[in-house]
Amino acid sequence: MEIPPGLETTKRKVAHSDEHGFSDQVRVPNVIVMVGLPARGKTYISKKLCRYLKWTGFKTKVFNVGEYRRTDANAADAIHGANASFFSPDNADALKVRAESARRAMEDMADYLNSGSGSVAIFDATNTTKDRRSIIIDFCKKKRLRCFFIESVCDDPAIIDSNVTDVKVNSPDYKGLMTAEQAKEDFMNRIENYKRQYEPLEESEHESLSFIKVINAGRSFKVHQVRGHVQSRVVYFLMNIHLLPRSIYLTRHGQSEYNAMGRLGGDSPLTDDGRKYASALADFFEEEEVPGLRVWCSQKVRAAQTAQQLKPDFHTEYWKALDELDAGICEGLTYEDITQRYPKQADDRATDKYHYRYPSGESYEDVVSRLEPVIMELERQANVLVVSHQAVLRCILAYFYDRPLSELPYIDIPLHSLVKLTPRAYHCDSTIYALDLETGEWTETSAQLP
Ligand SMILES: O=c1[nH]cnc2c1c(-c1ccc(Cl)cc1)cn2-c1ccccc1
Repeated sequence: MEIPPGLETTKRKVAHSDEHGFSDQVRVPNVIVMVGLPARGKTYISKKLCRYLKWTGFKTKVFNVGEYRRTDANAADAIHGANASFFSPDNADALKVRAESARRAMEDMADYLNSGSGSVAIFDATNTTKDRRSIIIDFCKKKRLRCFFIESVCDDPAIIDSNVTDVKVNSPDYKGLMTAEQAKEDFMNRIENYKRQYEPLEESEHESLSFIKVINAGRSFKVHQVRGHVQSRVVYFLMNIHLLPRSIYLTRHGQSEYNAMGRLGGDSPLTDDGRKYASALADFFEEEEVPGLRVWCSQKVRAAQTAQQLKPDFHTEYWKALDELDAGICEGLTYEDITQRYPKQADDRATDKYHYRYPSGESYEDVVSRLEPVIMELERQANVLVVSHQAVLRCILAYFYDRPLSELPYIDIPLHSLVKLTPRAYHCDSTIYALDLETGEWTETSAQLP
């Protein structure tokens, strides 16, 4: 059966325009340049920003100069690559190795952007001198790349200490070479070496400087000459993230009548088994005692019936953005119906499940777009339980797990299971609680997903 005209799936190229209305039909590649002393969260920002930009559809890659240096230093002299004296401004040999590592990283970054495979590169290094930054600005001008600086300024000892403890002590620079205490002391000496030559970003240092200064992990900001779509998204993201420890719980609704019949979508109520799950979920959160837990639920009956079993009156919000992917003309059908009635649709979907859009319905890419405000609000919040649907949770998990978008539609989320995510510095701890409906027992499996 042919699809009625105008209902075929289409892929439109949308031109973005910057704040002055200049539409950059041909998107100018962006370089995001980190600035800051060691232990100011530059790699934390780089990785988190890279994950967010990739999830929203920008091909993004981090170029970490430390990783380049470690390969060069291994060639030169492994010991030098590790300890504080390597970073002394008086160590001429080391300065050469460090400058060479930065140059190779910059060349690779330009290749990545100019080869068309990438649209954003994040240059993760200290870049603490005006000289170093003017080299980068000139390099970007020569390569026709837009340049945006993110400087992390932090003088809060508690935040710096948590950084050194969480990530520096386990750094490859120290692995197996010294104890945690020695590593911490050495790292504090490395910071002193950098302080001797640190020149904070200044508006006057270059006429076309665009930057954001993040002060004390986002307690305050200074923003200067933001240009274009990507830079404004970056500023917006940095103003919404925080370091406070918390957990995000994700669950699908309990089994619905349509689930039991193998039918797609719809708005059917829970089955008895679905109600059993909802009641077990309520018991779980009575025992778990999560401080200040907020519940976000879709506006589908099966999800609302699941959330409404939660005993104490949690603060529950209903988001349309959390509704299941709309299967359009396939709503209410079984997969067998679809292969029989719309064989071409079934093939198209199997070929590219992320971009495939149901006629009169949505694609996974459409669901990611409507979930962006949910992700941003999740970044702002503390403990949240999300009661939603398979396709939606695949999109949310792909964000926290940093999964490629092509793999997103295949992330496994069984019914009657609860995922607990605890974001860490560079990864996400996750625990999956699966309910056995017969025994009422939860079985717990933990994983540290990249
Ligand atoms: O400003 C810092 N100074 C020292 N450390 C820091 C930060 C930030 C941070 C920076 C900017 C923003 Cl918008 C949010 C957090 C994160 N971290 C961090 C802490 C522990 C482990 C890994 C990273």
